[in-house]
Amino acid sequence: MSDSPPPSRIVLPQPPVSLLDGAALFLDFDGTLAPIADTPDGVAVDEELIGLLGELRDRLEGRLAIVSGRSIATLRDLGFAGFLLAGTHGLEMAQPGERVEAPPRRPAVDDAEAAFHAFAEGKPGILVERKSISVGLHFRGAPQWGAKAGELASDLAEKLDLSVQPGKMLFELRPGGADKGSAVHALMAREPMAGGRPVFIGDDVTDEEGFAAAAELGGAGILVGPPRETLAAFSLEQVAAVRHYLARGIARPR
Ligand SMILES: O=P(O)(O)OC[C@H]1O[C@H](O[C@H]2O[C@H](CO)[C@@H](O)[C@H](O)[C@H]2O)[C@H](O)[C@@H](O)[C@@H]1O
Repeated sequence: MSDSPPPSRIVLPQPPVSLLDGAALFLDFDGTLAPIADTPDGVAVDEELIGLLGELRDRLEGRLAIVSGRSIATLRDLGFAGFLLAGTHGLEMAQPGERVEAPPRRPAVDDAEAAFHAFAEGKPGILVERKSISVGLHFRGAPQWGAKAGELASDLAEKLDLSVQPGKMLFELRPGGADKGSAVHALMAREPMAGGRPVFIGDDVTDEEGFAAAAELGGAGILVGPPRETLAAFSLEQVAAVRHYLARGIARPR
């Protein structure tokens, strides 16, 4: 039997700021640290956020990681080069300044990308996102194509032996074998995260495995956004509330 609590749809309490004391903090990016934008490229990271996370990481003796569906190359370009990173939903990992541990890009991902481009042809608003070892099909700009995009992703996944990763107005095709939960388990077994109490903050379905892993290891998940079925124990209503919460963690007397 799993140690995880059953999924909850009730309105969750706000996390106490004391949860951050001694935490090993896992932070999702899109929808958690930055508001959702119309396109993947429409997101920027401000200096204030980098400063806030740097201060918190120092206070937590290094126990802070960004765990994102974005590739590590993209996270570094966005400004997170100085942080411990898990990218592509747990398939990639890197310590600051070190090489990325990741499986190679599979030819099947290129085949999926070609099929996504063929689908996007003549459909304004449909966007193909080429990523390091995966590929995304975004329909935020043309939601009427969402169902067809999902069917295409499922068909291609079966044909090409890839996994479908649903997201917010997005279907991604990627190799299986890892998720944000496995990333939490792997990182908790190593320095600098080892020894902390895992706290995972995220907004998306892909963050649920992270919430489950944090709970299994004696910590907790924090859902960002409105109530939904979740394994998180706490919630914060939006990105601004996440930043405020993290800032309170830094301001807390030691
Ligand atoms: O795990 P995350 O850090 O939350 O990353 C998940 C995906 O985020 C990005 O897509 C989402 O955000 C975009 C920008 O706000 C938005 O336009 C899109 O609709 C969302 O699905 C990113 O582009 C993906 O690669 C990530 O997997």
